Amino acid sequence: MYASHLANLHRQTNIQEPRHLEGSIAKVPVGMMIRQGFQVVRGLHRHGMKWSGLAGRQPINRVPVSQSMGVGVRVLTMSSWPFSSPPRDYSLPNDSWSPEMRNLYDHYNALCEVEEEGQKKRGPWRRLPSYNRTLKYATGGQCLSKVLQAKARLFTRNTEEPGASFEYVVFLNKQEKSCVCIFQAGHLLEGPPGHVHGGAIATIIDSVTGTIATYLAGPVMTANLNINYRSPISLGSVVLVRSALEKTEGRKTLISCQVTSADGARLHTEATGLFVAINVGHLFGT
Ligand SMILES: CCCCCCCCCCCCCCCC(=O)SCCNC(=O)CCNC(=O)[C@H](O)C(C)(C)COP(=O)(O)OP(=O)(O)OC[C@H]1O[C@@H](n2cnc3c(N)ncnc32)[C@H](O)[C@@H]1OP(=O)(O)O
Repeated sequence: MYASHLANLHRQTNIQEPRHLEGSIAKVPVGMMIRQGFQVVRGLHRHGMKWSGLAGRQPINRVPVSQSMGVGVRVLTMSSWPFSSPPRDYSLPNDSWSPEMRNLYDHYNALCEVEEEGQKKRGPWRRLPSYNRTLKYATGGQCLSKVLQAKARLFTRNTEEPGASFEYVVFLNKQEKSCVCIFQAGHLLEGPPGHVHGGAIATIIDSVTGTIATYLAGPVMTANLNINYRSPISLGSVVLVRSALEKTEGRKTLISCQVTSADGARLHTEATGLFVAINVGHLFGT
């Protein structure tokens, strides 16, 4: 129902645009955009839908989930729009990745689920796609940004220059309820000379812990981040950000996190994050 509502929305408003016009609002009257933005959010809210970027671009599929949270939410995954270009997945390798980053990516990629002779062999790891709008996780990367704050970009994906700021890819281990992020810190993230800014480290920790909390509990917001910086991270280096579920308690999900050197020998940062499950309407005052 929600999918057909969105498909109608797109047909009615003709909001499909070539990629280079992404972010443009010229074609859609502002009043209509606001109205439709609220319709989208109300739709999500009313149907108790939970976003699932993990499913990527798959047919619509609703299944009961989140027993751990004790709430009756359903997963919404959405088929790809037939009328737009493929979305950019920011967590795929690009030329700015160092050989070390590429090797680590290849290592975890080799441990991911694969399809052989038509059979899906489920490996414990799964690479998560990454987009430049959080809303795109609801659609497997397709663009809802025409209707809600068109110029907004996910903080960690807000530059088009590969390697300049956050280069990262997250692999999720469903069995262990943990994930590992391979993170290469670009030159725009300088804090102390030659080293990564503490706020940038907090940002990647928030993103990684927030991602696994979202996977486990649906839409959440960070309520508390507790960070201990143990040793500085050199600009341009590659580190591992490992996160795992510590516990869930009602609407609360507690996630632990360690940032280490790529070989695991040096601890850079330790953190915990508390995430509270929200209704999407919480973000829009409904
Ligand atoms: C499918 C997935 C694929 C992956 C797909 C990923 C997509 C995505 C990727 C990007 C990932 C980015 C991740 C960034 C995430 C942000 O950066 S979020 C932005 C920063 N955070 C905020 O702005 C939050 C601001 N705060 C708030 O809105 C509200 O305070 C909150 C957090 C929603 C909680 O408010 P509330 O809903 O009214 O809940 P409230 O009743 O106050 O508290 C509920 C419980 O939590 C406790 N609590 C609340 N706050 C605290 C606190 N600070 N300390 C301790 N306890 C607390 C309360 O004591 C209460 O406990 P109990 O009494 O139930 O035991």
